[in-house]
Amino acid sequence: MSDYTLNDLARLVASRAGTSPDSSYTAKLLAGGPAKAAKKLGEEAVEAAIAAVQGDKAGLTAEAADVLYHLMVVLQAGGVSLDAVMAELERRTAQSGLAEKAARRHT
Ligand SMILES: N=c1c2ncn([C@@H]3O[C@H](COP(=O)(O)OP(=O)(O)OP(=O)(O)O)[C@@H](O)[C@H]3O)c2ncn1[C@@H]1O[C@H](COP(=O)(O)O)[C@@H](O)[C@H]1O
Repeated sequence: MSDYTLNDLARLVASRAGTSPDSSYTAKLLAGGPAKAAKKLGEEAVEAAIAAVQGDKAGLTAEAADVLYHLMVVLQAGGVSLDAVMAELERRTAQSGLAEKAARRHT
């Protein structure tokens, strides 16, 4: 299992904010603004979906990496932290856990 995490990627993307677009692809994307970054994320998501439908595992791996990278760029451009996203997922998990417990009580 890889030791590289989404937190590592988010930190890398954040470190490029405000640096020269000439020396960093991430800085170039961020300098282009949220709409341009979001367009790129949408394109990569479609490419990942196509690879999944085609059963192309190598393609899906590469496109999923692109999706995660471009999602981190969009979060950075939109001023939303990865931590906020994870907290939202944690809240949903806690909520579904409570719902499961309630359902068990009623059976
Ligand atoms: N994931 C990427 C990544 N994907 C693509 N690219 C660059 O973008 C170029 C074009 O990529 P695409 O395949 O998306 O091609 P394209 O859609 O035709 O090009 P554009 O429309 O985006 O211009 C590549 O040749 C790379 O230079 C990337 N550059 C950087 N990253 C990540 O960002 C990190 C920091 O990179 P820098 O910001 O460049 O320091 C890297 O360590 C990687 O983790």
